[in-house]
Amino acid sequence: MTIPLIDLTDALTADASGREQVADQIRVAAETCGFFYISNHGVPQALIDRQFEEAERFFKRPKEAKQAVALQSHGPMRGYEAIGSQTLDSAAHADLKESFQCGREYAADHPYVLKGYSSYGANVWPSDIPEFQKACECYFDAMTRLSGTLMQLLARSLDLPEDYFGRLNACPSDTLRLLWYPPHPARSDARTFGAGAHTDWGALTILAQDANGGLEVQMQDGRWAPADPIHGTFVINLGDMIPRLTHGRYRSNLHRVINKNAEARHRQSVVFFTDLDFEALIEPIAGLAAAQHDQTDRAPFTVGEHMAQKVRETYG
Ligand SMILES: O=C(O)CCC(=O)C(=O)O
Ligand SMILES: [Fe+2]
Repeated sequence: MTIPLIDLTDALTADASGREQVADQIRVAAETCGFFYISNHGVPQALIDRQFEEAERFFKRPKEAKQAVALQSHGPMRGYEAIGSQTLDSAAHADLKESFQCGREYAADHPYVLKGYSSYGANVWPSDIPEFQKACECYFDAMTRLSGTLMQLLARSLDLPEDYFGRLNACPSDTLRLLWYPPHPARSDARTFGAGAHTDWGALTILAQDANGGLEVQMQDGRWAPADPIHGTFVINLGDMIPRLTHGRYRSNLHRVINKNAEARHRQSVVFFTDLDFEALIEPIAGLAAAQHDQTDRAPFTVGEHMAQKVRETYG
């Protein structure tokens, strides 16, 4: 079993039967490995290239310039994080990655901002490179649209109305994360990772990666399979909300990153998380039959509760 590649052409241009066929492929991927590539997704390559160029320019800046927009320990999780800030796998060393996060702008008096929810608030931008902000905003808008399409197809794949997930996303917490991985150190052990093994916390992730490779996905048989870069595609994976919503039918798989680039280059990726509304209640969707081996049993919880727990676990 390898990670499937799904061509979105018929979902974007064809009639209902075209969308149905794409949704069928998503169902198979979601029930088996929880990961798939998408091609012909409608996002211009130039827009993706520009995002990568601007991110690289940002990460190559001096430490002080990056620290000037550092993520604060209180308030929304927006801004720059240095290497070692997060430990995605508690059994491993801290992650060898730098990151920059931004998201939808929420005003200071928005109820979710006042409640201190981690994904809601104002962005922090480096003031002297406006092109960086512009690229992130354009990319964020394109991802918001693509994510909307994918969530519709995901609903259709479960025989639900296409707008089903809208009811869980009245106040979106979408986050864009730019990642910059140093070369894998020569002196390392089996617990050294760019990003330690983890499942994503939300609903659906859209990942663009450079040509280096290094992302690995744990398949059903426990084997780690490389999610090698395929030019012009995104890697899509399902996060923790989905197994619970689908009674264990759809999977949220473990994955990890090791930058083993032979020429000791940095590895770059750009990740868009669709994490849903922090006050949405997550419980099995009424009328959906449980999977035979549903291991997701858990009292209903809100998106925000799950996120807060994950932030505590991985930031120590
Ligand atoms: O950089 C990658 O390829 C994966 C990053 C990732 O898994 C994450 O940020 O959740
Ligand atoms: Fe991830």
